[in-house]
Amino acid sequence: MQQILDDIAAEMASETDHGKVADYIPQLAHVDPNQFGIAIATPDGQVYAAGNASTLFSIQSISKVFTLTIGLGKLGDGIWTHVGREPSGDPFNSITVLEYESGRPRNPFINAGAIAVVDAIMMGHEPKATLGEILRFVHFIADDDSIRFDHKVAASEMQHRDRNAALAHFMKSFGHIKHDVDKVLGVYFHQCSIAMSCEQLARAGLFLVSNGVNQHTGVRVINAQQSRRINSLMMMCGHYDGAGEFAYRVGLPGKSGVGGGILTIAPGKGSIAVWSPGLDHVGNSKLGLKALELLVQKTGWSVFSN
Ligand SMILES: NC(=O)CC[C@H](N)C(=O)O
Repeated sequence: MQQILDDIAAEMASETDHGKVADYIPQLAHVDPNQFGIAIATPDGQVYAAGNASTLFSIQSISKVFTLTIGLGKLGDGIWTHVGREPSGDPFNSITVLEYESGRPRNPFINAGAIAVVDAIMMGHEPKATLGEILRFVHFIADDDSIRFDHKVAASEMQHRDRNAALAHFMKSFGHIKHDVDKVLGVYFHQCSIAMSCEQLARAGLFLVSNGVNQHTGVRVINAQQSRRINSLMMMCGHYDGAGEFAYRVGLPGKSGVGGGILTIAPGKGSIAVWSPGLDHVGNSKLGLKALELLVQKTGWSVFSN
């Protein structure tokens, strides 16, 4: 496994087209695009890593997997009154389908859906309480209390919140958001700002590898059915309008973020985190996708083969 990761990191180092770093969040525009990291955590507790796998980056939309997990834990199937579970085929920040579907977001991984999940898990609490809950949850699943919000990134997003604010107000006009919009957005931007390394992120995904249990620590995070369902949603919706391409090239559940990270789950085998800040035209990590495609070729890991 270590050899495979070293080979992939070497191959990525020779790539010249890294894609384009997200600059609509000014704080992310400063990140050096010439970085690549990969880590795999396996159920026996091993972590294999190569490249810049211990460098912290903004997990952005990957956090939507964690808040969905919290939402499923708190509300069970009740979460589906707040958000749907169909792929959108649209960009992550699109508003179009929201109008056709009376303000109910299609799935928890597009921005509108993730904002609705935040509203659902707030349950009348102030942002601070919900943020504490989210961070504690991430500490718990990653087995690492050092993980923090990046307040500069969150503030940068709050300052440039117009598009996400439009989505939230639009949903609120249909009664799908209950709390004050700026409070909900404050929580949403902080969850997106969480800074993690590939190694930490790979560990955090382990519960989705083994039916809701982190086998190494023995801790159950969520029940087996919920774990399977989160993986299905990651497969169908985790890459927005690039989900078909990801399923075609990688064939595993995955969730991307505009910070350039991708968390990918190989059920029963391992939790894989890749990071390279340059994005493709739909906002998914360009080298991250390439690296995962190579990994699947080299390991045969895919939910579509055995
Ligand atoms: N795709 C993403 O990672 C988008 C998340 C980002 N925080 C936003 O709201 O625009």
